[in-house]
Amino acid sequence: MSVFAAERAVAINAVLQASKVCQKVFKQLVNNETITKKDKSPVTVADFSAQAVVNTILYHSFPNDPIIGEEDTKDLRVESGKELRAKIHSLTNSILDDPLDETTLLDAIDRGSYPGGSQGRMWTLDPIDGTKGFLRGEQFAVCLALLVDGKIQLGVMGCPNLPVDSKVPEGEKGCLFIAEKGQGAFQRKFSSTEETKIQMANISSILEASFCESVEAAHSSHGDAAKIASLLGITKPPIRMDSQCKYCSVARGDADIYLRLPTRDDYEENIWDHASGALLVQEAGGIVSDIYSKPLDFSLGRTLKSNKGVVVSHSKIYSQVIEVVQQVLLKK
Ligand SMILES: Nc1ncnc2c1ncn2[C@@H]1O[C@H](COP(=O)(O)O)[C@@H](O)[C@H]1OP(=O)(O)O
Ligand SMILES: [Mg+2]
Ligand SMILES: [Mg+2]
Ligand SMILES: [Mg+2]
Repeated sequence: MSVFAAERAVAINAVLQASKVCQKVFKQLVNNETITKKDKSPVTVADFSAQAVVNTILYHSFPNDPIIGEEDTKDLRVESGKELRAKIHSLTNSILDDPLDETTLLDAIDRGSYPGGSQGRMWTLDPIDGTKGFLRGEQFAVCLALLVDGKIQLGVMGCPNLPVDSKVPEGEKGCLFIAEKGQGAFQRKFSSTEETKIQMANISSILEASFCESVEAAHSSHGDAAKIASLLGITKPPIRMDSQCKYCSVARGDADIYLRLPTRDDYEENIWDHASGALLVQEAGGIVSDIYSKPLDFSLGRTLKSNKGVVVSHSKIYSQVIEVVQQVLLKK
């Protein structure tokens, strides 16, 4: 029985509303609505607005729950952010039932500043995971997860550009993925409330496996992945896509392995880039670890500071995969 039925329903609504924001913006997006953050990553009016929408909906139902969200309003509160701020304001109010004034809007975004940790309830949000994919009109995801005492209990992801059926890539798009710990993994279309249980593919041999990885070679080493695939005898070409849609694809059996292989020593993965996806895959029969085969530790703050990279596979082939990952990465 669901322990977090109320949270599940609120999270689904929040992710669907935020997905609507993103779809609306994409239709109107022009280049000057992208700003570059200190870490050189892009952020758009949609990232801010989606965070405002989710944080406002969460606050309405769970006012005491802290949120670890990716975005903050530093660049919006200054004079040069005035125009962007106004666009975010009108966009957010076009989605929410009750309009917010500008100060309340900025404060709603900044409710995502929680430092995280090992104690208590908290949500983690990536309002747009895969902003580069979003800007290209490719894959991106709105990702929300609930953590209790550092463990993921609930994950909801909205993937507006993901085909409902991967075998029909030009067919209907827009999928919602839902996982609650111990309750399985589910998919539904944006256009329906009917949920379907999903499972990883039951492959009989690793030779049949396919793997997915980032589009951006700066986020995951394509070269190391190719070496690993070749040593495992995998012949299918990698499936490249942005965002946690990779976790969703693996969870529903479109691919069998997801490799995220470090490209630099100093990068710490953010918890919002993995929390909902990791739970989804685990609930669909997969194993998620880092390259040292350590479980991802979400209890240490805003980043996975004790982990390096991510390795995801069906539990049946995990030991083979991690052995070769370590052979390639650790014995260089
Ligand atoms: N060097 C890096 N290694 C791994 N992930 C990164 C790196 N730089 C940025 N990212 C993050 O990867 C995520 C997208 O991953 P993917 O390639 O799977 O779509 C983004 O959330 C992005 O963070 P940010 O949101 O700060 O840009
Ligand atoms: Mg970003
Ligand atoms: Mg992200
Ligand atoms: Mg993001």
